[in-house]
Amino acid sequence: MCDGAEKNFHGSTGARVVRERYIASGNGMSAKKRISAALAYPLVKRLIVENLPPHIKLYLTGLLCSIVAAAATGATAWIMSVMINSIYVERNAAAAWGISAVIVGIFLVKGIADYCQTITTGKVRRAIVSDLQNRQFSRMVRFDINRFANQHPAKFVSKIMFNARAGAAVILTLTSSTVSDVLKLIALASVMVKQDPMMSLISVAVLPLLFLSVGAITRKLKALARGETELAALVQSIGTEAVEGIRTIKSFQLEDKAAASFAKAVRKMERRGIQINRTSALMSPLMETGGGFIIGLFIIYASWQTLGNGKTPGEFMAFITAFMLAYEPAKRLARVNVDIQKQMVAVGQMFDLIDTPEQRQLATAGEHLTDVEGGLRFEDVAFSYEGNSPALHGVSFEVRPREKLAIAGRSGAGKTTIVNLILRLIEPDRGRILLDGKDITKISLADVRDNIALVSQDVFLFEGSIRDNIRDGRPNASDQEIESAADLARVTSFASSLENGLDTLVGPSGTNLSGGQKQRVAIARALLKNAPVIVYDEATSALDGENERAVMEAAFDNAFQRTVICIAHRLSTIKAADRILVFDAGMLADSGTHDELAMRSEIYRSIFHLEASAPIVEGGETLRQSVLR
Ligand SMILES: Nc1ncnc2c1ncn2[C@@H]1O[C@H](COP(=O)(O)OP(=O)(O)OP(=O)(O)O)[C@@H](O)[C@H]1O
Repeated sequence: MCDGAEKNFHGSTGARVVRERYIASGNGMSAKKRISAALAYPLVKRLIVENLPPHIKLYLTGLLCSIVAAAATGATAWIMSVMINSIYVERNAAAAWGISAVIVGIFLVKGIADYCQTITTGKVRRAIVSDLQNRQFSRMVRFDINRFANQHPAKFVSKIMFNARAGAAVILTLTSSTVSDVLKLIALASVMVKQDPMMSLISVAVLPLLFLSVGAITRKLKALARGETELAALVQSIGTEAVEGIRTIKSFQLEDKAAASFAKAVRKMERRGIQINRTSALMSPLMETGGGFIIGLFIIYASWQTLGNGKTPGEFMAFITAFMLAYEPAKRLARVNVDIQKQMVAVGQMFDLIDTPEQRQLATAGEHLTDVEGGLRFEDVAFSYEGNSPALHGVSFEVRPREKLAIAGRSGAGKTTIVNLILRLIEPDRGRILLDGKDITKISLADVRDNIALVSQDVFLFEGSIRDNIRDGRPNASDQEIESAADLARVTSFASSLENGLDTLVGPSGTNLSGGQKQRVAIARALLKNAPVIVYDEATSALDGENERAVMEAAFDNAFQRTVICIAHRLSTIKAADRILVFDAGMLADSGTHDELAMRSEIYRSIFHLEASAPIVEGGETLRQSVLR
């Protein structure tokens, strides 16, 4: 994705609009709608069906361990009746040895089964989290660029991480912890029913009352959880913003302001966390009271049965042990819905993200180009960013193949918008753009981008060496071709003084290089691409005069067989172009050579502070400009 274009999309409402349009089109449902739809059953089903099968072997191993652990739990309760009746009722001391050995065996089996189950579930969870993170990320980088509007990049990444963890939690809660708890309950219920069917029935009858009261808590939690992901993403984006802008923060002494806005977001998050915690904690008193009520009831009933109706103390003990052991899994099961609902909000957002149509789908559709000459034509092109007044009002111009064209204009005149349109990062509201006479909307997106190389003002470099970054322009280029591009872009002149030359690591986002050095690497990358059209969008703004002249002379040299479009604010950069287009407030105000424009265009003169009557020196600068330079 090109950074230069990206910068222009922050601050618009495009993403929301795209998303709303998408939802309106019926292709996707909003997170809110998804969640409320029948307890999100279709969403849960999709989550499991799409993500569990690749890890089915591991999952089934875990399930087997759960079955063993559940059987061992049931056996723990059952052995109580044998122990009490044999040792204490029948007073058979010798039985103690055998029973102790069995108890050790049961606990050993249960321990091993629990261990294996934890290990396998952990592996499945990690694998699903990674899958979901990768799926979301690989979709995100293919989004239409408008989808990034109004969003801090860190927010996207934070949401991706959060959503993936939530998705894995839902899958494993339902298919692993819940299944394991249900298995344990079945084993324990069998012991209870065997010892006392009547009392078992009473215990089960109380449970629905508990589930009903839990329902109210679930609804409240769902509402609270909705804002939690947003707040987490906000904290992340404020933090990242501060790190990115640390030099500005320090130079303006804004540390307190930055810390205060971070603290405010963290505080909000803390409050939301406390609310969620408090609501979710309400479960405990409800469950404890319910459990105590059943045990109290059972003690009265059991004493009556044991003392009057010939029940053995062993049966009483086994029942109460089974009941106590069943209490924890039952409590967890009662709150499954609560836990799931908290996560489903994030899962809904994750599917919204995954379902967003990717612009890449357009990549293969459309005509394919061969032997592109690099001629471009704008025919009455108009474009407005969402909710804003038009950035371009019906612009028409032509760039001949191999022409060296410069675009000048005041800030906000629409220059970068033209670049975004050429690269099809945005589509015109009206009019057409033709590449070699073909409407670019009819050409496959991949072919359009293959034939246009962009160097933007805000350079983006990947962590890696200078050579790796240049190679991104054409991955199959030879080392020699990389070195020639590096020479042309004046990379060699600084890389040769570095210990590792072109193999020097640039650091995260190129932080080990200066702004001008990064721009030179980006220019080399674009040159290596060998595209018939090369666009420089403020690409030399950070270069010193000497390097800039060298780079632009090479670009504007007629021997350089490419169409060059160069946007610049510096007169020294554009004056050597064959032709200069002057833009003003989204309209093409004039076009011509530097000398012609300096003579006749008021706007052109005002952009470069040229004096109307000043004599023009060689190369088209005023005498004053020439002296100042
Ligand atoms: N993402 C966006 N959302 C809304 N309006 C935008 C967006 N990007 C640009 N604009 C508006 O569109 C107009 C043209 O912007 P553009 O970036 O094309 O200007 P420019 O000539 O390249 O400016 P500069 O020289 O400062 O880079 C401006 O009025 C700007 O405010």
